[in-house]
Amino acid sequence: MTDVLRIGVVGVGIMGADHAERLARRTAGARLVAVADPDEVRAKELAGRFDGVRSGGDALELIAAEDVDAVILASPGSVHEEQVLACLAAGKPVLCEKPLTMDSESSLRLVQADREVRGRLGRSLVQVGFMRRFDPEYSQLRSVLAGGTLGRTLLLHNVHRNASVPHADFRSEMIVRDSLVHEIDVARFLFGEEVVAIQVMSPAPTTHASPGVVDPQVAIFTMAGGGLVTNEVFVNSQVGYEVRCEAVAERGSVVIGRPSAGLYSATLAADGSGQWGGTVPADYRTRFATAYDLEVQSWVDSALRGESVGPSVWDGYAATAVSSAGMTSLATGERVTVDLVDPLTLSPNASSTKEPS
Ligand SMILES: NC(=O)c1ccc[n+]([C@@H]2O[C@H](COP(=O)([O-])OP(=O)(O)OC[C@H]3O[C@@H](n4cnc5c(N)ncnc54)[C@H](O)[C@@H]3O)[C@@H](O)[C@H]2O)c1
Ligand SMILES: O[C@H]1[C@H](O)[C@@H](O)[C@H](O)[C@@H](O)[C@H]1O
Repeated sequence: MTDVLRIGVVGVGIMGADHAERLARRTAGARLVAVADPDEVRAKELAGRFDGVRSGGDALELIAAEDVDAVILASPGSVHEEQVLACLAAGKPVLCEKPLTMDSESSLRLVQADREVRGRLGRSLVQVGFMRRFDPEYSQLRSVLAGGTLGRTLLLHNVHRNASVPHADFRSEMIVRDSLVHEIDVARFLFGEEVVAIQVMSPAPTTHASPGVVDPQVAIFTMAGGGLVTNEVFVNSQVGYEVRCEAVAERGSVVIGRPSAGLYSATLAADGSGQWGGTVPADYRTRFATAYDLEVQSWVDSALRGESVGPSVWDGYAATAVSSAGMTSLATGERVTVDLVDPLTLSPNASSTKEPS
């Protein structure tokens, strides 16, 4: 066992640059050695911010490099399958940003490939970037619900708002596959059950969305035990990043994601009157800064121990299976049943919903 993990980052847009900073400046036991992006100018500019980090344009070359022990994938979801498979072939731990892939068939292929590796190495190599599981508020909420003092969990109500979309081609489908996928994972994480059905509804869209884009969207999940989850996802809210979750149980409710009292202060309004209020975080990098730090540190620590913890390739697949059903529902407005394979045999028609440990 070594005490330093040499890491390459693939894809250096918003999230890749953020992870590179994290690895280089504040992750114990990690050394950022290489970054790769087809936009080689961007990759070179990022590498130049750190000592001894090289850049290149070829993701597969980085993954195969001898001096790279492990990889963070922050490339678009459409190329994750090929890149995760390359990491598995090279026997290297990979932290793959969400979504694992864009459809359930390709995610299932990754579950199968990782099972083969697990059969040989005795450990999984894939962790999926569902960072909310590492957020102190979400993990505390999970502990409260799992602790049982509130009784059975009945409902979750989620709100997920972005001020604006990262690019103009962020279509209605991306809201399901790229944004709502966080709530899908949160529902599975907090209930400890699979989502069995999803219905996506389309209110009248905001005028701030691109023409034809359904935003906001409201989705309802049905959980395996009969619980319901309501979700508002609104990616052109104009205001800032708001992520809230309220859990309703038999003997009480818990809310997380409310601005802390410290954020609020009395200020002077333009008309001279007193007002109170605080700021809403601009985006996920602020709201989930601690969660990303804990996620990456936990991934590095477990890779150095030769273990795999955190959201698994199955979690990535299960979430993609729900978002795939959500895409059908978005098109039809109907409630759609989630088609999940059996977690033990990976054959169709699941009879059990527990992943083997
Ligand atoms: N966990 C989170 O909260 C969170 C937040 C933002 C983004 N993400 C995820 O991170 C990933 C990247 O998102 P982003 O917002 O940084 O996107 P982005 O568009 O800012 O950056 C993507 C980068 O990938 C590069 N790229 C394109 N094709 C590539 C390829 N084949 N190989 C390597 N790089 C390639 C692009 O040139 C670009 O630099 C996505 O999967 C996204 O869903 C997760
Ligand atoms: O890729 C991003 C990211 O996952 C954010 O956490 C989410 O709030 C955005 O909606 C999504 O576009």
